[in-house]
Amino acid sequence: MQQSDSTRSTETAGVQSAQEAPGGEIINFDKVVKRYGSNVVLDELDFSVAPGERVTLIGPSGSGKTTILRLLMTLEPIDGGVIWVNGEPLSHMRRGGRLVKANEAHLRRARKSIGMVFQQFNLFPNMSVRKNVTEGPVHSLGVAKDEANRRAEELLDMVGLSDKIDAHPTQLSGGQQQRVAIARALAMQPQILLLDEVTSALDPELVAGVLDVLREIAQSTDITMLCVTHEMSFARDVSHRVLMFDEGQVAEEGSPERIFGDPQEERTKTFLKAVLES
Ligand SMILES: Nc1ncnc2c1ncn2[C@@H]1O[C@H](COP(=O)(O)OP(=O)(O)OP(=O)(O)O)[C@@H](O)[C@H]1O
Repeated sequence: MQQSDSTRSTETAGVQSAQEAPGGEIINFDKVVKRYGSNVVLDELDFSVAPGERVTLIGPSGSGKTTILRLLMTLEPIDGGVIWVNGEPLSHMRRGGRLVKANEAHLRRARKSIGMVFQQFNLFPNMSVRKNVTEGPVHSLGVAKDEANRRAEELLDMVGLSDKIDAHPTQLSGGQQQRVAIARALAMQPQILLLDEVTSALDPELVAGVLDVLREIAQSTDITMLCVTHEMSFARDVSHRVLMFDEGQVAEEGSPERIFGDPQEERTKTFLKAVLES
C-alpha cells in the first residue's frame, strides 16, 4: 500500500496515529465501530468503494445502512476504526468518553466532495427552486451567480423541471421536490453522491420518475454513488456492486446479478424473499 501525504497528517487529525491511507479508494471503512449506548450498530466494519463505483447497500431494518451514510456526512462520531475519504481520515471519534475531533481541513475537503439526498427532501421552503439549487454553489463554493444560474438551468433540465424553476417547493409534488433535491446535490459538483432511500417517502406513482433521473445520472456521469434502497430493480440496473449488511457487518457482497440471482448466505436469501413479498 502506498504511503500518502495524508497518512503523515493523521496524527494531527487526532483520530488515528501512524496508519497507512488506503490506495486507489475513494471511500474506505477500516474496522469502523459505531455504538448507540450498548447497541453496537457497526462492528469493526470493513468495506471500500472505488472512484466511479456505484454501490448499493441492502439489508434488514436496523442493520446500519443509514448510519454508514450519516457517518460519511460526519453527522455522528465513531467509536473505533477510521473512515477514509480520498485518502484522508474523516471521522470524529469518541475515545474514553472524550470527543476527539477530526482535522478541520480534512473535514472541509471531504464535505465538499460528498453530496447527499435524503428520504425527506429537505429543500429550503422559502426559496424558489432556482435559489435552492444555486444557494450552495454561490455561498459555499464561491461560484459566480451567473454561472450558478446557468448550471442550475442545466441540472433542472436534466431532472425534467425546467418549467418549475421559479416555483416554490410547496407548489411541487414529492417526486418533483426530490428531483430538485437531486439537482441541488449535483450543483455542488460532489465526487460522491449518497442516496438514502430517496423514494421511500413518495407516493408509488412518483417513484419511477425519480429513479429514471438517477438511472440517467448513473449512465451519464462517473460520480461515485453509495445508495441505500429497497428498490431492488433499480439496484440491479445501476449498481456495480451490492453489499448485504446484517448485524453491523457485510454479510455478503457481489455483483447485482450474483446477489439477486444466486445469493449464497441464508440471511441474504431471507432478506430478499421478504422484500419481494412486501
Ligand atoms: N440517533 C440514534 N440514537 C440511537 N440509536 C440510533 C440512532 N440512529 C440509529 N440508531 C439505531 O442504530 C441502528 C441502525 O440504524 P440505521 O438507521 O442505520 O439502520 P438501517 O439499516 O438504515 O435501517 P432502515 O432500513 O430501517 O432505515 C438501529 O438499531 C437504530 O435504532
